[in-house]
Amino acid sequence: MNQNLKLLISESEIADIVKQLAQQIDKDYVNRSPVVVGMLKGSFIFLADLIRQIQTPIKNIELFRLSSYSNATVSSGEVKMLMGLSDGILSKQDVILVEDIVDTGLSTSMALQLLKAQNPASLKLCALLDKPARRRVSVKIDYLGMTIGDRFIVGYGTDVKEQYRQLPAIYVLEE
Ligand SMILES: O=P(O)(O)OC[C@H]1O[C@H](OP(=O)(O)OP(=O)(O)O)[C@H](O)[C@@H]1O
Ligand code: HPA
Repeated sequence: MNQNLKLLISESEIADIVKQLAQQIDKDYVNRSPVVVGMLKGSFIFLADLIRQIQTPIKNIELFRLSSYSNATVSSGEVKMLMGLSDGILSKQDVILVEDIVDTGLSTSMALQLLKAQNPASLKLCALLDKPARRRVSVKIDYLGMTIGDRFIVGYGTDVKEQYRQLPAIYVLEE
């Protein structure tokens, strides 16, 4: 691939952000045991790091998969469910949805709707990155790592055409 990557958030900056998010979650979930739901694929590395920083006992970890950027750097606008959650698994639970990035907001808002339909006791959103410039639907982020500008990023689980997920830091893709 003939693409330039420019470092945006280093490994150590990511580690600091993840620790701070885990601390906020620990503070809010005293005497509660949340179910953490990761949205695949993008959040898998963030999720793995975040849960290892959370001290609060986690009741369950669930994963599901939506996709809207099949081969592009612009949202298709159509969010597809590729792997769902078991029925009722979130009922009466304190649920935290973990996202890598909220961009147009379409994926996250659909995910939140799907989770809400299971009647959780509470539902919060933790997102590593927020890109408000391209927002199409409003999304409330309860635990936010960092706001970024209108650039397409890759690394730390995020991809373009499935590439670069393995990079330990976050880069801006300059084509
Ligand atoms: O706010 P949006 O514009 O909806 O974009 C955010 C979503 O897009 C990416 O997922 P993608 O659909 O690329 O699937 P992936 O996680 O498998 O890469 C990312 O992981 C978020 O889930
Ligand atoms: O900037 C991005 N990078 C990778 N995946 C994404 N999904 C939405 N926005 C992005």
